[in-house]
Amino acid sequence: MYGEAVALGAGTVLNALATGVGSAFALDAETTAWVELDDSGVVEGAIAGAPDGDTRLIRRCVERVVDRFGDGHGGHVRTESDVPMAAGLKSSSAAANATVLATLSALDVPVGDGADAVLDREAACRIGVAAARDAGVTVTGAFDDASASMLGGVTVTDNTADDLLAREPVDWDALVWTPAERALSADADVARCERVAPMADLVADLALDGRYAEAMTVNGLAFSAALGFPTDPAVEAMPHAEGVSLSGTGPSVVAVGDRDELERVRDHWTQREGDTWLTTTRTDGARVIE
Ligand SMILES: Nc1ncnc2c1ncn2[C@@H]1O[C@H](COP(=O)(O)OP(=O)(O)O)[C@@H](O)[C@H]1O
Ligand SMILES: O=C(O)C1=C[C@@H](OP(=O)(O)O)[C@@H](O)[C@H](O)C1
Repeated sequence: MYGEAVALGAGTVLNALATGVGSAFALDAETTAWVELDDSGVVEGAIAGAPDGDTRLIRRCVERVVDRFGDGHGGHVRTESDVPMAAGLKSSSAAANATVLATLSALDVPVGDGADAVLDREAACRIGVAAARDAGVTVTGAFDDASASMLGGVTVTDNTADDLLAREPVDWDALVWTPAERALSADADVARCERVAPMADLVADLALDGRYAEAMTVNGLAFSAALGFPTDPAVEAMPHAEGVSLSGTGPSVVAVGDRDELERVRDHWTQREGDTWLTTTRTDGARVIE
């Protein structure tokens, strides 16, 4: 009983830590999960390149799928990822979505919009969100990030009700800067984020109006200030990018817009320590590998 699936990392339009409403867009950065189920009743996990990595999330994803669709199975889950962990680029959502889809595949449960499908990808995504809450790796459940990773494009969600408010395909080039430091979402200063709630409401209005790029720039200024991250990378990008923001609870910064213009931003950002890379948005989302 074997399954394999891929899900995507994402960047932030609106951080949900202020009001519970959030927005994110899928990036071309993939996490793959391999799941092998057996009759042991115990789930073990491993993360490629991180022998001491916290596997609670992916083990809990397997357990939740097995509880609903399996028969007391245990087994083994392993992930391998292009998405740096705890850098604001939604590694947890990508790992959860890939693991949920791989486990469903191992149990031969069809997912999607087809006539034989038992659940659609949005429902599969909610299983990963529940597992993230169980594992304590999230503040709001992060349905914003999880839905972007699972469905592709940009999504706007209300994480207090796991409600999908909007979803649109977006076709942008994106520039990502990831410094070496790491910031676990679960350790974020939520009270500081709540202080910028009026700005978060404005960002939500802009996003629901389809003005995603401007929305993310306002988000970046507000949440960089709230969480104590520098705004210099955003100010360097603003003359060239359509939008730029601190992603999630940081420390990564993502700019979107025209490739030629983003290459000019790259000239600034590569002078900083850390990794800077050009990528694109993705509209296809997560998938099972048959
Ligand atoms: N590739 C992965 N495989 C398994 N678990 C992962 C993976 N990536 C992230 N996680 C889980 O998610 C946690 C990080 O979540 P979080 O702080 O929200 O970072 P991010 O913003 O990248 O989602 C990790 O401590 C780990 O529990
Ligand atoms: O844990 C959470 O509830 C969230 C964490 C943040 O993302 P990161 O995990 O990328 O820091 C934030 O952007 C998101 O809207 C909600």
